[in-house]
Amino acid sequence: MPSANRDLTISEVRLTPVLVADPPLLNTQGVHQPYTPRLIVEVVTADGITGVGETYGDAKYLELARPYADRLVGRQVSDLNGLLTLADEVAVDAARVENAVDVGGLRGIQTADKLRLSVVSGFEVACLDALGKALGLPVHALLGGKVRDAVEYSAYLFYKWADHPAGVTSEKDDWGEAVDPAGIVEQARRFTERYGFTSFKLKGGVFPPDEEIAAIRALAEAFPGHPLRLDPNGAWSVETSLKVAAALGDVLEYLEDPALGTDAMAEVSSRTSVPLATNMCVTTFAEIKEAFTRDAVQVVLSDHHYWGGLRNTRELAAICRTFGVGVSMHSNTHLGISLAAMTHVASTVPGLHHACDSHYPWQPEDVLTERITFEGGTVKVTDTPGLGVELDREKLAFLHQRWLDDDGTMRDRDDAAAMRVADPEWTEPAMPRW
Ligand SMILES: O=C([O-])C(=O)C[C@H](O)[C@@H](O)C(=O)[O-]
Ligand SMILES: [Mg+2]
Repeated sequence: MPSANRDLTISEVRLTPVLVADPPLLNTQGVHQPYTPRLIVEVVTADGITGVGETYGDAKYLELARPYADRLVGRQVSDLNGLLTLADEVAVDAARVENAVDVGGLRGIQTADKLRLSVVSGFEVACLDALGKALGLPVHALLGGKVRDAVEYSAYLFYKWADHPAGVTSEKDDWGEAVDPAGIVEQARRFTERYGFTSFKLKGGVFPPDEEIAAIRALAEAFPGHPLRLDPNGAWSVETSLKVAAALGDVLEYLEDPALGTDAMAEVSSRTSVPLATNMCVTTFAEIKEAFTRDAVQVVLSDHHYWGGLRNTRELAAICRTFGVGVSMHSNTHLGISLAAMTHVASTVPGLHHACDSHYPWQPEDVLTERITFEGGTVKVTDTPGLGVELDREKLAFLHQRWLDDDGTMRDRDDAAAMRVADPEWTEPAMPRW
């Protein structure tokens, strides 16, 4: 029973890296590996309450998460602001951050601060889960309360192969191949049948722009009036971006990161009326001022993982609101713990005008006793204390064993390396690609 006399002291922190099956989804850097790393965080209080969180599981995050976890023992799960100050005390290996674009995750420049925030987010979610369970309150209540009962997600469409390259250990998925407009429309139909999604995002930057324009046109014809987005992860020049904007302006809800960086985005933005969204040029608080004052973006896709947690996500949303910039959500490969966290925070953000992205439908594996379901393209906001999810220890152990058994090739996400298995000549494309 929740009680005001609970001992909220953290007595133990458990970190469990896992490898999760991932289909051969294509993006401008390459293709997803058969397995992707995630880190499951468990924070246990002196009273035996366990809170769970999830974040990136690559080695550079594990290296920070381990010393960080050691320092958490003895602190209070309610000390959420302290999580951020504590992170500053954990040294980041300079070799891990080159101020270059984090190509694997396709989420902008990699900095020491962002690495730290990406680690903190998993712990913040675990602390909120534990605190909510102790107080008998859902996480959304700890964030000030939900302003909607369900959160809308979009169908995240990918060009994909039917299978990972021959000879590679992988799990078979049931989505089939999608490498042309007909394949993308078919994939979108299955997304609507299975989950009821009504808006669609296509991951672009894979084929020459004319082919991707044709795919969006085919979607517009198959799903008239439905919101559509195209995201080439900065693979186009300013001129190509403008050409695509002109060709698709009548059907696009927004263009996402057509060109790389604030300069290029500001120029595209000044020459088209198609709204621009980003999860690549505004990825830290420090990047906001320039991008907003130059009107480089009209929608920011937040992501609690690299913005430093659910409370920072709300701060970002407040800044966006102040500047009249829309807000929605970006997603990398994730499991149900993160989907629950995303849904709680999204339920508290006023004026969330765009459906959020989620990779969850691409992940048949999870560490929860019950998968989170989409109905009518939405996830219902739970009022169960904490996140409202339960860890399945057997599934967690199975996915952890896969991580232990791996020889190291899958423990770090590398889409270009995965592409080289099929095409040994492949190198990370120079940007802009078209
Ligand atoms: O820009 C985006 O929306 C992403 O980078 C989302 C994902 O990372 C996606 O591109 C992927 O995993 O291939
Ligand atoms: Mg994007």
